[in-house]
Amino acid sequence: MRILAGVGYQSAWFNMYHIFKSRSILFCRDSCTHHEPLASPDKASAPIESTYDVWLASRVLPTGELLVPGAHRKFSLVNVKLACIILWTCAFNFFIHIWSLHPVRTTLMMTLDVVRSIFPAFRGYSQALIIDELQTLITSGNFTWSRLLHLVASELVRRILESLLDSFAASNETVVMDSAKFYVEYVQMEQRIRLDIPTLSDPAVRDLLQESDCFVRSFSGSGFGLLSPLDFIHIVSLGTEIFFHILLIMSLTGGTSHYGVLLLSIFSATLPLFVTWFGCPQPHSESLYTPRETRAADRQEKMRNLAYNEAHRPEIELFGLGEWILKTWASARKVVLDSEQSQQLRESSFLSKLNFSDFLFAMQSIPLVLLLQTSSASLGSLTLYRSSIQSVILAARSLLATSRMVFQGIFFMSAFCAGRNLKPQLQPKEEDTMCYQASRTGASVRARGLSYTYPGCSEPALKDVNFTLQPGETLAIVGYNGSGKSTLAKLLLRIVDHDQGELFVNGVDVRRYDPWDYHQHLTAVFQGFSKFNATLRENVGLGRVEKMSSRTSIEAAVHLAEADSVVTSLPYGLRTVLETPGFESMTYPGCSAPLRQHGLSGGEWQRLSIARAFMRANEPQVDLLLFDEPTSSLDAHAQNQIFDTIDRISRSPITGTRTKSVIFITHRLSTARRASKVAMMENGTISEFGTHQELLQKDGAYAALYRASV
Ligand SMILES: Nc1ncnc2c1ncn2[C@@H]1O[C@H](COP(=O)(O)OP(=O)(O)OP(=O)(O)O)[C@@H](O)[C@H]1O
Repeated sequence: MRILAGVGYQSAWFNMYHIFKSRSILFCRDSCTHHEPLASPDKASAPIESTYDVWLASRVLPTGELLVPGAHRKFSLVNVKLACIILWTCAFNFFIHIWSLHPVRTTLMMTLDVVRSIFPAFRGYSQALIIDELQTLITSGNFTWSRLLHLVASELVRRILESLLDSFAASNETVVMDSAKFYVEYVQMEQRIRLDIPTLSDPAVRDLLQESDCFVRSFSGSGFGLLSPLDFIHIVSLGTEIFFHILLIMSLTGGTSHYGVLLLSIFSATLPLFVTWFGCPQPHSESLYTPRETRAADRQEKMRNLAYNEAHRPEIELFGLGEWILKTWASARKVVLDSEQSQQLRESSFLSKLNFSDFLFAMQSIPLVLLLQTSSASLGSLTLYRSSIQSVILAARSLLATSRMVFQGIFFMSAFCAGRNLKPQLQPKEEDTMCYQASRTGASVRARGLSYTYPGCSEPALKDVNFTLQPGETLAIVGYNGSGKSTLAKLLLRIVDHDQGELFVNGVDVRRYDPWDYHQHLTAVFQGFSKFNATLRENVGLGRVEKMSSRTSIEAAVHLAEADSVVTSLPYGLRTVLETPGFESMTYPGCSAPLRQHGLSGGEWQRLSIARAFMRANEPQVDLLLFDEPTSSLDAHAQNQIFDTIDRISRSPITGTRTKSVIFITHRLSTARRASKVAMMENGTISEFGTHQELLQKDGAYAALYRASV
């Protein structure tokens, strides 16, 4: 391991590294365009090749534990080396990209930052000149007001020019920072939208995205106390400021006769830095985030949410959860407060409490006294010396703090850059991708030995599922609770990917379809469908965004779902904003809360979810309709109406022949009779498959369930 050997981590590192590598996270090496899985665990000599690898390495503690997302990296040699790799592999590209957003302004910003850092030294020099001039005027006995006024006026002009430059620099910086902020937020948002459920449910990906979020938030000044990532420029300007002050000090104390004075000055100026460095523990050390404290912080937040979220209020009252919430919150809060307290105690160590300032102040006076002995020392030069020493101390402190923050920011930046190379797991390789060819007679589905285990579970939710659906057929999936019906629906809809077996739709392995393309050819209602805190029109129109502005399309979908009465009963019709439980709609300052809010019953919401699916069900390219318990909240009459509509939609209006295949999951076995085929599910597999009559004659599990339900 080329770099690993360099960074010198122990075997624990290797263990963690391979645990992660063995996960089938689809990451792209930083330079490639397709996804390619990380090396398998047996490739023990795999070098750190990607930004992701470096990010991962920075999270692994020598004990083998992982830092919690957002925790600060220790300032160690290993991490410095990793930071250098990040700077080399991604930071440079990142800054080039930011620079290219506003090349002129960004160059100007950097130049002005450096130029402005010379000002303090220049200011001190100019003031020293005034003092010297004043001293000469007074001691020579030739005092004239005009000379003094001239000096003061020139100082005033200098200050005005400096302020003008400062305000121009600030407004220029705002433009640069705003565009950088927009860029990183956009990338982050795009990344979230692009990634699919299997990728997002991976714990490593979740941690990566969380640290990437920290990086993005730091652009708005809220990245856990981080300064903006562009503060690396600040480091340069602080360095320049220190350099010019030191130049001034050297000019005042230079020469062989003042050699000792110069050394003493440097020593007295740098001592406070060492005191700060060794005396105060670094803030945000990773010890703050022990697993116990993290769990407590998490529990504390959950309890707070329970207490504040209106959606939970009825059950909190009904089950008398108030006291339990308070007690759980209090115990978790105490753990968090204790941890903060011990952190503060560590920070207020003996050394940091020793008040060195007076001592250092006295030390800085020694070179001053020595300077006074020389004949060349003027009042101005002494004042300049004093202010320069103070400025060096302040700038060096600021440099230290900024460097620490930038150091942490580098690791968060690596998460951001690695996140950009994340590839959705369901996305096929470009060379394997097949275009979905919609069938005019409905989709055919063939499943062979399908198995699926949810991430983190030991037992498969689906095992060895086999069935075939011919074009235009209707399949009813029935079975006991937890038997895997919805999981099978998710597999068919390509929301998740099967672990074993094969799934062919229209004769093509579904893994070869681009999920986006595949989804264009089907429509569905989920068991836990979404209730959007939006207008009724939007709630329905989201089923086909292109037609959201078409009132006719929305009304047609609403009509198909038998939801016309829902619309007419609402005070603002389609424009009524639908209230969703527990959703606090965001209002910006100056805007009042939406007035057109209105709640709906469970059945009414369900009709809208069906209407949403119907927005695209009629489209000719859609050849598969999938409904997961679409009528569970509807009365028997409405249920029959909806199933009649589904049947109508799946046929050609002219010939009456079937043009779409339909799969529906139901607990109401009376509706299963309508289907061409019935799949009875038990313990994650299809135990019986056939027509309603065939299964009744078989007198097995389906027949028993049917008899129980009617
Ligand atoms: N997100 C998840 N993570 C882990 N396990 C899950 C998840 N969702 C479902 N399961 C488990 O998978 C199994 C199948 O669940 P599924 O939702 O497919 O059942 P179902 O037949 O649709 O049930 P129901 O009739 O109650 O809707 C269950 O044992 C369930 O606990």
